[in-house]
Amino acid sequence: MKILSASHIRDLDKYTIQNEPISSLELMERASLSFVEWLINKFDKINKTIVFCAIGNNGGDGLAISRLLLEREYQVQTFILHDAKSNPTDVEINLKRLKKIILVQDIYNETDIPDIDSDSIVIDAIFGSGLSRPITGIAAQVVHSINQSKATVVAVDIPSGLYVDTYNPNTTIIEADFTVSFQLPKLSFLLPQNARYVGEWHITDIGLHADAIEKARTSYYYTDASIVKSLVKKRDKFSHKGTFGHALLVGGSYGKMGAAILATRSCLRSGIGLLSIHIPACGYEILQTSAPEAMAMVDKEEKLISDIDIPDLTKYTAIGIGPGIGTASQTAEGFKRLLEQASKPLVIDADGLNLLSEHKEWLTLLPEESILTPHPKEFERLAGKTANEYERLDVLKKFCSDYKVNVVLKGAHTAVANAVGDIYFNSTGNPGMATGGSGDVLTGIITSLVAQSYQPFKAAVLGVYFHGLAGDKAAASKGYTALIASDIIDCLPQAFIEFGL
Ligand SMILES: NC(=O)C1=CN([C@@H]2O[C@H](COP(=O)(O)OP(=O)(O)OC[C@H]3O[C@@H](n4cnc5c(N)ncnc54)[C@H](OP(=O)(O)O)[C@@H]3O)[C@@H](O)[C@H]2O)[C@H](O)CC1
Ligand SMILES: [K+]
Repeated sequence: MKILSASHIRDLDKYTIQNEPISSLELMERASLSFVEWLINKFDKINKTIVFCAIGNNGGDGLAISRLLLEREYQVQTFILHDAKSNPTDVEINLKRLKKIILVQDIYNETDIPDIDSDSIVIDAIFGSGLSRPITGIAAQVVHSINQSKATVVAVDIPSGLYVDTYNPNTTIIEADFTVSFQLPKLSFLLPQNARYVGEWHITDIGLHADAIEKARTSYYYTDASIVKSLVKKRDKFSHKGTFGHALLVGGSYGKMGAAILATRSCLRSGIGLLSIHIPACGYEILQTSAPEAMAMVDKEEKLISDIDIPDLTKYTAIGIGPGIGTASQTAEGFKRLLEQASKPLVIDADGLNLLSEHKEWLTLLPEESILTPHPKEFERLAGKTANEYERLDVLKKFCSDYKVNVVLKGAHTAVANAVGDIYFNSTGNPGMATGGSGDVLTGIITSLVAQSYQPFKAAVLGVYFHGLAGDKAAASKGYTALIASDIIDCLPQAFIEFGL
């Protein structure tokens, strides 16, 4: 799915009305109906709904939602906040329609704000994607009352006060439990700093013009199943193990062989043709017993990786390095030599990233299109601190463009960025995956996909998606608390099977 800016959404709205047999009023009705269907489906029992509207189209949705709920015999109280401007026509029409059924109560000042019972559902239809400045005055007081109440809050399209795609310096924002958004996810939903405002979010399809969505230019995407389907390559019956590449993984040190093993096992489970592993000598038996499908090459050092003196690097179709290697000076030397010698993109994780942040001058040695997989702290060490997560996206784009690399910035919606400024936010995964070794599993998957000649950025997008999907399948049987990294590997087959792979 594409993620569009507020102005693109407005254009899309206009284009749909001009090019489809639908009026703006009908579109408002369709959006409102999709919201009501979601709400009724979600809550078995609805005691009372309190709908707060302003006079933009988001408020118009709120008025139509009120009517649709009343028609379904739910108990509804609707409040409207006025300001000096006259209402848009569709809002005016919906207000008239609603006033025929119930008394719509005006809010002009603080005494007009109702008490909000804890067992009610508040529907936030104050401001939507048309928010143009921070919320102040009486609207801010209403937002505070809603936030202070114990009621369940469901936002229409976007929590009032939150911008679609830019940073909110002001914090007068609805803290919704749920957000039901129309057609496309909004950039703000994907940034952890907004989680407390957005709550659990859902998208409903309101039939905005498909061609216009297709043509809309954006650098932000939400990696869903349809994107994944368009990127994956199926195996044909004449393929042989040579078709699926030969990967090299460099990992492990004394006490951290587990990281190398996890990357090895996930690489094997992700379709690799052949896999060689370079490990410290102490890891030889561990590797041969836990992953007999892989070929082991040992370092001259017993407990760590030093030389990475690997003959004929060119025969490997992808190289992954980092899991469990530590940051000893001999390892750093070996890592640097690998950077100098490698001509194909590398996949770099964990201690590989720490070595890069300790030696930033090595960043220019990275082969083009390499993939770095930092979590936010590691990225900060590599690229510097940022004031907020919107600024971090800009820094992420610049970093990728400066060094011509791909970065997988790990998080709840992992962001995969490339050198031309595209960012794909992932849709799979869960909090149970925040566990030791999860990152090593991801390194193995991505290395495997690069080795199978997926273009590195696509390999990263797909790798992140399948890693999350396998994690979701693992969580379905193990739960979040008990989930460990090996469970993710065990569920990779199911994740690939789901896409016919
Ligand atoms: N996506 C779609 O195709 C559809 C969306 N729908 C709904 O429409 C809203 C967007 O509606 P819009 O009218 O553009 O915007 P809002 O309802 O968010 O409100 C804009 C009005 O509020 C004024 N405004 C903006 N910020 C503030 C503020 N901080 N304080 C007071 N007033 C504010 C703004 O005035 P300006 O001065 O900026 O002009 C507008 O008057 C979308 O979110 C959906 O809910 C359709 O119903 C279906 C199709
Ligand atoms: K809203």
